[in-house]
Amino acid sequence: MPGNKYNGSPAYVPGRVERLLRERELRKNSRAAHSNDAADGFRPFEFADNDLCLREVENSRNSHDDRFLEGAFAARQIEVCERHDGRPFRQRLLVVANRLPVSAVRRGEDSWSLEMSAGGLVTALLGVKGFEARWIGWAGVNVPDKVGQDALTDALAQKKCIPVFLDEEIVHQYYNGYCNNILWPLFHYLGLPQEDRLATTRSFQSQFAAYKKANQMFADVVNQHYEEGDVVWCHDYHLMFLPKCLKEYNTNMKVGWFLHTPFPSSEIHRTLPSRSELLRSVLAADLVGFHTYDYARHFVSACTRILGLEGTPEGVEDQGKLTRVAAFPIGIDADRFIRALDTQQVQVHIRELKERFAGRKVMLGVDRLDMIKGIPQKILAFEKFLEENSYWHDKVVLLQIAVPTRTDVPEYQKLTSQVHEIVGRINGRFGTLTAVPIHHLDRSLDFPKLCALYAVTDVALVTSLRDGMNLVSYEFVACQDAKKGVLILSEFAGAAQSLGAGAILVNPWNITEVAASIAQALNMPAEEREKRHRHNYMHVTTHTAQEWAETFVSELNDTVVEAQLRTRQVPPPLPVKDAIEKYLGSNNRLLILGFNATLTEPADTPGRRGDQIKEMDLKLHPDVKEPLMALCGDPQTTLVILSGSDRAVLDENFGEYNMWLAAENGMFLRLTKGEWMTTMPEHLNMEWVESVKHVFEYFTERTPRSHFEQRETSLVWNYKYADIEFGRLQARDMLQHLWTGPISNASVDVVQGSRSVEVRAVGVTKGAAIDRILGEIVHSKSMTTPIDYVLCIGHFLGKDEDVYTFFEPELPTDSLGIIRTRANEGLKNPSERRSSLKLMPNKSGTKAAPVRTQRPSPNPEKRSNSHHGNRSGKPTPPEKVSWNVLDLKGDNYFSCAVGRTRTNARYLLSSSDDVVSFLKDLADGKITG
Ligand SMILES: O=P(O)(O)OC[C@H]1O[C@H](O[C@H]2O[C@H](CO)[C@@H](O)[C@H](O)[C@H]2O)[C@H](O)[C@@H](O)[C@@H]1O
Ligand SMILES: O=c1ccn([C@@H]2O[C@H](COP(=O)(O)OP(=O)(O)O)[C@@H](O)[C@H]2O)c(=O)[nH]1
Repeated sequence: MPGNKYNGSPAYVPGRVERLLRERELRKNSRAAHSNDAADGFRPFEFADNDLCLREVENSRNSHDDRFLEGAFAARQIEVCERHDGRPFRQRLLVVANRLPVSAVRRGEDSWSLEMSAGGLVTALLGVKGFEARWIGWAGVNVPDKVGQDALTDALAQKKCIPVFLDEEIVHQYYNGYCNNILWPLFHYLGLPQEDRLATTRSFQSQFAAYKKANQMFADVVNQHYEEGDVVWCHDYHLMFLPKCLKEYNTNMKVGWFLHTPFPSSEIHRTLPSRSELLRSVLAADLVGFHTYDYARHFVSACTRILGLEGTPEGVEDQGKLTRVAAFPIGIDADRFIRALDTQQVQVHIRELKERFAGRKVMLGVDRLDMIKGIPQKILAFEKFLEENSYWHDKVVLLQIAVPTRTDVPEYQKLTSQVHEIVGRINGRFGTLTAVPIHHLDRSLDFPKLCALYAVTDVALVTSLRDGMNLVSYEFVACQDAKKGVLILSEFAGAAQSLGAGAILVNPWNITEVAASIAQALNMPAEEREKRHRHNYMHVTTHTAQEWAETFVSELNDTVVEAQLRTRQVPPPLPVKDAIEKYLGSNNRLLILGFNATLTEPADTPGRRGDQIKEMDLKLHPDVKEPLMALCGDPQTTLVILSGSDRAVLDENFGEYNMWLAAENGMFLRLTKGEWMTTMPEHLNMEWVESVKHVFEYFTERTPRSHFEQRETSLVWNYKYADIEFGRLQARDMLQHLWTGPISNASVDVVQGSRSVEVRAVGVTKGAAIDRILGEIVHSKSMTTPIDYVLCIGHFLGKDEDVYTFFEPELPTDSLGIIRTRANEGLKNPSERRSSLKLMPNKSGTKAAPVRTQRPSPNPEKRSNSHHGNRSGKPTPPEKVSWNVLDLKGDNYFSCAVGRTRTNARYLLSSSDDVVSFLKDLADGKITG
């Protein structure tokens, strides 16, 4: 028997939130135990700037081991079991980022010195302790020779870093080009640069090719170092291609991807030429993380709008595979800053700064010299403040630290000159012989100097035009517990979501507003400063980098557990070999095939707003003609196309074959050699049609690119080509209106598809119709032996999946919610219906379904309205089939859903291509696999 729901109910498994809460508790307890150890003079993790904090002091009592031993936490259980020797082990974390935490400087042929890299990503990850971590990345330097590469590899190994060697050309096209000239500005809402088609190095295509190549090089290195059970955490926009490359190596690798920049609105992402490929590659990861809910929302929306995938509160779903998407706001290692303030080195700097700027309020900006940081706008706002507040001219100074970055990219070079020009002008305008209002430094500061600066600052000015998070604002707050200075913070920095309540939030583009905020900050009463600071300080000291990393890794582990649980609920793929063998060994076979998405040409991008005109005109898959012809030419095989489409569509596509066509979900039937007849249940109430049509017309008019189809027994409103979010809202609105109005008392079923709303007369389902269809076939073929093989393949709506269960030889209990219904039993209660279908043993002792088939009683009203009739043109008297029509010998039944994983079918095929290839083998009697 197949391994889906027919196998009984699984043991209790805690839900995701329950598991994550337990994990969080374990972490808290573990941390408490560590802080007790520290109080006893025992420090479980050592931090030293020169050690980059990647090394953890070995500790036999390390509670991380205990976590792995914690039996209740499913992810850990799996980890432990994965080890061949059964011993517990500490999970390794492979951090993969473009930049290593150190940049290498060559001192000789085989000697290197390592310097700390700048930037928020490095700072944040250095704040993470307690993992058995390895950092894989580029050392920021070209090393063409083997001697140099070996020496650098050794030097980096001391710091638990592993280099990826990128040559100059790749760095130019991948890092300067695709990453920093295309993705970076786009993700920060600065748009795409003009493509320079004359210079090959500046074409999107060549830069994207280099980007993919570089990502593959990162993947190669990860793969060399990967050990079973490791967690691989990919970082940032440089490595959007990496999750896909890694999963290609090993589908079992646990892969997380985190974006440190904003993810822009899907309207912005849409402009990127490689938009779909990048999204798909990221979706290969198990968990995708962003700093804020907004970025996560934008990403999901890009996947729905651009790729046509399903966005759920959990993430993005593609053919049953879920990529979890969530927000994980980063933090800093606040303690490191707080501790530093007490060091002698920092205290000396603080004294110097206080002396140097005595009598003046200090305003501070610390940014990489990047256009996203809004440095020109900040300085212009400061100028406006000086213009409007002459009192402050000699009483305030703005210290702007502008750390040089990406200096090979022309846009960054232009920015440097622009900033110098503005600073020079303002200093010329407001400076005196002894003092200037702006101190601008084009360089980075070491950690003690930076801490001292943060500590003496009265007002920090963070005016990023867009910023993933902005850790400078966090660091400033951490160093301000004595002074309680004011933070002016751009509302476009991710940090505005967390520090928004304590900071003065500004729109950095509004120079007047920023100037006014400077005045407000400088004049703020101590009590208000204190209150605001408390709020921010609490946040910064509790939402740390450590917390961030632990949460991410814990969710990544859990996502994999969740995926395994989900996979168990997904039916297995169609056992092609078995299905063909059983087909060949049978004498009277019935094949029921759907049409749309089962036998049609695959759409370019399924689910996406594609070429509406082309797609709406359903066309048979070009390769299916031959096998179909062969199958329906076999006298031992009966082929039925069972579709929601109307008669004309089936006529057009299948007219030339010798088969049965069942249109409108089986309400109309014909042998291709004969005429259409109706199989509709008698007294089908269709009085609701006009009022529902009125509603459908209304919504079609108001929902661009939606359309509706009127069929004999149903009305379908389809919004597949409309804006997906708007379509969903409209559908909700429509349903609400229908339920309370036109169909409140009507005898109809409403069937919600993923992008459609269908209203049908009660009893119109494929499962209900198949009973009558079968009766007609048995009668027409004058069958004398039972059908001993049924294959039913389709991409059917949930409601129509009753056709799969109709043939189940051993139906489970009613708890499944699916009942083998017969439309003409519509008025009976479920228990009666079930009992009327009790399975009876046949001669061979196996079970067979007695189709007490009543030949279709044509609906006279319908027949007079149509040109079609049944073969005799007369109503056929009801007639019972007295022998067992079906004898499936238990297992000669294959129900198979196409491209759906939540299904009642026993098996799956993923696309119409797979269906076609299977039908080819079936027709050829070719047993493969
Ligand atoms: O490595 P570079 O090209 O020199 O750039 C430095 C880093 O800049 C970006 O930092 C971001 O990460 C921070 C931490 O999450 C966040 O606070 C900030 O808003 C971002 O801009 C970039 O994302 C990193 O990859 C770079 O290393
Ligand atoms: O001279 C400097 C100035 C800044 N930084 C660090 O650079 C990081 C900047 O991170 P942020 O998130 O603010 O922005 P990013 O530069 O990553 O975009 C902060 O941790 C700063 O401490 C530094 O190492 N040296």
